[in-house]
Amino acid sequence: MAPLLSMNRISKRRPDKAREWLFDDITAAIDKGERVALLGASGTGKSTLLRIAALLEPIDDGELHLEGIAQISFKPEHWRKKISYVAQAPVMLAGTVEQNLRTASELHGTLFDEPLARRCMAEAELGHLDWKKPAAELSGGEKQRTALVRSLLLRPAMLLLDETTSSLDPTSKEAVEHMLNRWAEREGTAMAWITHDMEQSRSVSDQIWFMGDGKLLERGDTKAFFQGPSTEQARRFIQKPIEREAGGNE
Ligand SMILES: Nc1ncnc2c1ncn2[C@@H]1O[C@H](COP(=O)(O)OP(=O)(O)OP(=O)(O)O)[C@@H](O)[C@H]1O
Repeated sequence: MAPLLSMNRISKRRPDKAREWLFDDITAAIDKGERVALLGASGTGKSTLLRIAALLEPIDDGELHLEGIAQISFKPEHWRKKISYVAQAPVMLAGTVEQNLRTASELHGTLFDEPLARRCMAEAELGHLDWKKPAAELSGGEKQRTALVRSLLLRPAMLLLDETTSSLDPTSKEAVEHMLNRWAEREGTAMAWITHDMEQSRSVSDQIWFMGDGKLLERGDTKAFFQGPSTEQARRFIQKPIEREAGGNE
């Protein structure tokens, strides 16, 4: 059976210096239900790669396939119902929390599953939130979790999570990790997380993808990666949390 998402020899030029490659020749695939943590230093192109996978940025070379079907055969909105990108800076739609949560069912033309929405909000530690509140008035962390629940309600086959817990306190962060692990188990949703938090990457992934030097340098089992990465770049990366944090993340 074809993988859920395949990336075949994907290359992208730097948005700021078009003559240089940000990365090139990236080939990787993710199967239904697989959980990947995407690691790499700041500026290596992790967000760009996930945005490409959600058709939010064009590629300069290579091909994407969804369940074996070439990307060119899809309308972007159909692709994005299957592969949903949750941005680091949450985008709230105009209106109330409830209107934001209802977006998925309105897009699909299906009934709003309110019990599921309430359960997800409670699991994300947002059970107390007044759904009549304008979404613009939520805190950064509340927006991040509401945007995440809104994406879950789309029931995508794959979620692309771009530093999804970066504005959260440790308790909420753990709640979101548990919620997403349970969701992946229950729904068979594939997930790719960008994170700068090594503990998080261990607890939310079965596989690590490590980017550096314009390449996908490593791709393999999470435990094996942390026990002994095969490249010097990855070895240095996991040994230097202080420098990584100084890069301005989490
Ligand atoms: N719209 C843009 N205009 C100009 N440069 C951009 C744009 N988007 C990305 N870049 C540049 O491309 C490079 C890769 O950015 P990207 O956000 O994909 O990296 P990243 O690995 O996700 O970084 P971080 O870990 O800091 O979030 C960076 O040097 C960034 O400045």
